Order: sequence, then C-alpha cells, then structure tokens
Amino acid sequence: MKVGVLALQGAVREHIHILERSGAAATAVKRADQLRDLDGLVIPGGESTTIGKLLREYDLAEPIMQMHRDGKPIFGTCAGLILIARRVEGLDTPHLDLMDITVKRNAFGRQRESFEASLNIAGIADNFQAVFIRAPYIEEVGPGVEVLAELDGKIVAARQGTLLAAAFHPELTDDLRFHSYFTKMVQESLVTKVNN
Ligand SMILES: NC(=O)CC[C@H](N)C(=O)O
Repeated sequence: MKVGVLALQGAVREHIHILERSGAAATAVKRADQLRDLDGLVIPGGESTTIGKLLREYDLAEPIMQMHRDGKPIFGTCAGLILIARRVEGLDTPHLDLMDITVKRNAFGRQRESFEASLNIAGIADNFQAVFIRAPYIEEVGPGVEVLAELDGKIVAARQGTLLAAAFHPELTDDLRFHSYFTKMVQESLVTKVNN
C-alpha cells in the first residue's frame, strides 16, 4: 500500500512518519506523474491559499481529482480539509471541489488560535487528543457525508465515501488511530478494486 503526502507546503514529514507507523509506505509527492503510483493521498495542513496556488501552478488539481474518480482515498487535514471542500466561505471557486461540505476558515477565533481538545471520534477513538492550529470547521455537510466528530457543536471531522477530513492535526500527536483509520480505507479500496 503506497500513500503519498502532498509536499507543496506544510506539515509533510510528520504525516510521512505516522503513516509509516500505521503500516503504509509513505512518500512525499510534488509532481503529477508521482500521483499515478499511489493508492491514497494525504493533503496536509499549512496555508490553504498557498497550497491552492501551488496546486494550480504545478497542474496538480486535475490529477488529484482524477485520483478521486479512480476510487483512491484522499485525507485532508486542516488546510487540506479546506482544499478538498466543495464550498469555502468567502471563496468564489473551491480548490479541488471534492467533498460535499461547506467550510469556514480560521473559524475558532483569535482567542483560540491554537489549542488542544479531547474528541470523541466515531469509529476511531473516544478520547483523541486533537491539536487545532488556526483551524477551520465544517459548517454544513451534504447528505452523503458522515459526521465523525464535533467540538462545541462544530463539525471537526467527517467522511464521505473515500474522502476523509479533519480540522485538526492528527499527525502532531503520537496517536496512530486516525491515520490507521485512513490506511484501512486505502486497504479496503484496494480489496474493492481486486473484487471488481
Ligand atoms: N493549520 C492549518 O492548516 C491552518 C489552516 C489555515 N488557517 C488556512 O486557512 O489555510
């Protein structure tokens, strides 16, 4: 199982380490031709405006959308969640237009720029120590989206089929459970492919 981490900007190395500890072969990817060999992709946190601009500059948006159409799981964390969203508040055109969610950026306000909270995440953990850094949250989800976690009534993790999103940074803790959930999604997509 080979999982790529989009390495244009942001928390790349941390994702690679934790993916490897979760049983995947992980590699940093920067070019469209590297996407072809992958079974899944992580889009890390960082600055969504910068990553979005580089995505367009390097012609990566369409190949990533193709990965999704090919049934390969994609996991966006923090800025990555903003990048995969179909709707972002204040933005006319979404970046990758994949997941049926509406996202609000920097949504926890100035007092809470960065903080930790213990989350109950459906199917993953009931005590996940989550690190939030200038985090977005999900304001609205479409009918095919399963809400996995909320904090103060705000949606902070969700799944839609092969798409997974977290408003926080699971790569910054020592807890493998969120990444293991994703590598299991990748494993399941491979099994589905073999059976079809
Ligand atoms: N830690 C993060 O990824 C922050 C996301 C950032 N606030 C953005 O809008 O892109």
